[in-house]
Amino acid sequence: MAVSQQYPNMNHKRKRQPDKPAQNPLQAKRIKLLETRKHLPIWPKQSAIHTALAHHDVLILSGETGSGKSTQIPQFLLDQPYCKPRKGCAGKIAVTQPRRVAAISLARRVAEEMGSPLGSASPGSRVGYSVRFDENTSPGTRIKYLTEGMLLQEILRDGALGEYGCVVVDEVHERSVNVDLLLGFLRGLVRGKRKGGLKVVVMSATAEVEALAKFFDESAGETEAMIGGEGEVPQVTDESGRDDDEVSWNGFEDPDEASQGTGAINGTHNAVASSPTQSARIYVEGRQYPVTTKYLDTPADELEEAALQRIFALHTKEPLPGDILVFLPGQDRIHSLQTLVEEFAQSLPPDIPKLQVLPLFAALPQNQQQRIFQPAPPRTRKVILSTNIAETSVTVPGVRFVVDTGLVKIKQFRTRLGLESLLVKPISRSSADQRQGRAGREAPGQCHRLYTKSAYDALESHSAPEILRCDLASALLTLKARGIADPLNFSFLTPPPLSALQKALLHLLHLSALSTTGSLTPTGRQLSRLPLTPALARVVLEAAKPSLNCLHPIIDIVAALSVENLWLNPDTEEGRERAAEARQALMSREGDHLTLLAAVRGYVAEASDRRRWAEAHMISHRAMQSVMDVRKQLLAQCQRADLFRHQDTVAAETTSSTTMELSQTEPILRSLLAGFAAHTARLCPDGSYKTFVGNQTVGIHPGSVLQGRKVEGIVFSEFVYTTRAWARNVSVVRLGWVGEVLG
Ligand SMILES: Nc1ncnc2c1ncn2[C@@H]1O[C@H](COP(=O)(O)OP(=O)(O)OP(=O)(O)O)[C@@H](O)[C@H]1O
Repeated sequence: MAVSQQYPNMNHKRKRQPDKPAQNPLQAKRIKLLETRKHLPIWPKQSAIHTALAHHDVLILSGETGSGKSTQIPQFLLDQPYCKPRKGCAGKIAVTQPRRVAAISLARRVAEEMGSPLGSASPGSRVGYSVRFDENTSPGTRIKYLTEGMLLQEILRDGALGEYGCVVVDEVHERSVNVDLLLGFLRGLVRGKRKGGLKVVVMSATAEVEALAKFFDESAGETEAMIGGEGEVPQVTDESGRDDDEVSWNGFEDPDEASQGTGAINGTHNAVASSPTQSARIYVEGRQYPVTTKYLDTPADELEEAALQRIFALHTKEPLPGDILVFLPGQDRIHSLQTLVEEFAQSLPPDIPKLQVLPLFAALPQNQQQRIFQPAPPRTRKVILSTNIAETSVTVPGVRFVVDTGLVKIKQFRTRLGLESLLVKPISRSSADQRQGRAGREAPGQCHRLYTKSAYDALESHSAPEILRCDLASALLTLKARGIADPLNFSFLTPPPLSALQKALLHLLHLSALSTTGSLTPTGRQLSRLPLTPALARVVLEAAKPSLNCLHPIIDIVAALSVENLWLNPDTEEGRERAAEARQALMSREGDHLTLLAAVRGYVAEASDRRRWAEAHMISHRAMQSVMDVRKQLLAQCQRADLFRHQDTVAAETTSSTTMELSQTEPILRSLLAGFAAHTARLCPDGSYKTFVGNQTVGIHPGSVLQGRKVEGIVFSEFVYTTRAWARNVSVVRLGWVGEVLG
């Protein structure tokens, strides 16, 4: 199809100003990028995509990395009838991403390609994004890139997603819990024939096409609930009648009630039989530039050493431009490789270009994450050391070389023990291909796999869906809060084991999020609106009670718990002694939570040089910056949820840690107990600790300030397995308090 046919608005502008496009930098860039776009493998597929969606509600689109799916599909669909505003539907396009770094960078790129300002920069901007704590859209936004979690949040406000004419679910192969939940909701909407119709495009480089098609097409004689069908799109209101984004509710007081109205999603009342909607499938062949893949002949003994060697081989042999993107299994490995590369770079002769090392991991503050997209200074090569957050969807300009360690760090939840382990595991072949796909996006590239070809062949083809290996409490709360009366019968693409679902339901019951009949309580509803795990959200709610009045310190503690590696861990005995000394003033006899509070308070109180303060206390300044970010956002969320109503604000920012400890220790510890009652243990005569629930033996983690101490009872916010079961982030509690909570 001719470009003029597809972008009438664009041509209209060009006709009016035939000689002047270069005067407007946005338009000049758009015209330049249009030429690049036309060479993308997906470009010739436009009419096939239009035809498919004209006849089907669901399109499953697979294609190679870099073929143009994430950036082009929304632009192809923009002028289609289903993306026009109409009654009951604003006709916008939502494009979901597993991670915020991808959502932001894609929105920026697509805005450039469309010659539009980004987000709130102008009321007329047509492209925006929405990630946790950062909504950057305008009244004119037509295409919105957002994380899966944010779209789930929108479902909470409007179960029919009336804002959108089309939802594009990208990178489905990552199979995060959130994407699985979204697919279930979208399936319900499409099959329930939402008023005004809804188109769904499911995309991935390596989608499990058959499984997805079966999921959307299978009728099995079941009934689908009406979602905003026949009637109106469910009202956006909240109990207090406030028009507030974060706290608005879709109008259901409780799921049982919800299932009797038109807004029910999976309820049995008012359900209508739907005709099966067959999905369409399109495969986009080819990628724009070739990538040469190299393997090791023999397995590497030492991973960082192998990565270091490869980085320097590339740096000394390959001409500029050509940045290097290295995939590593976690923040700790990133930091140690960063130190090695920076040390090594010092020894380079002056005629070799410089190196700029940039880390990238989820806990890094957003502004620091975005640095990877800036061009390197002259005569400098960027080396980006990343976890798998740069694995999908992102194009890092300048990258020609990928170095892949073949490892990833994942969380694995053991349902029976309620225990989480962080494991470093080999990636799947599909992940390896995604990593490889980050090269060859602007020019031919190379991928250096730090493992052998036979190791690659032996990898699992796909990563196991997260829903099979995570704590399901958050997922269940998400479902319950969105009107799913019976989550056990929700349409899961991969149903999790029944035992895991039951355990999560029980956990929600203990948190008072559910009643004994399984319906969502007002507390559960409040928990679902906070961007925290149900347990931490419960701690926050408890702290907001007038009787405890300790919301400010609890927010500080929760923010500090949100980052990994706040405390620097020296690897020499002497360094460790120095660290212990440096932290002495912050340590609380009550345990890690109050110690974290003292650290946050000390940092906040430092007026002159916070970096120096952090260094002097052997605290990571970067981690503390993230804590400040989360703290600010949590404060805003709690304010919006009106949780400060009963708080004594004098106690807030100004109180020093010492005064705070004396006056608020008990309320803080009692608040923690409300969320972590199941994570409590008592001291046994043999000196070990045994959990109250499950009678598990648990050790106090070596990193805890309580290590080696014998106290009558402990509460811990993390239960992890490494060499054995450890309680991490531990505080002292009285047995009487535990008894009160556990009954
Ligand atoms: N920020 C950017 N800077 C430069 N080029 C970009 C940028 N984003 C996209 N591109 C170009 O557009 C091409 C298509 O990117 P797109 O993300 O749409 O592909 P994709 O098929 O979704 O790939 P993947 O599945 O690997 O994310 C890239 O290969 C690159 O050439």
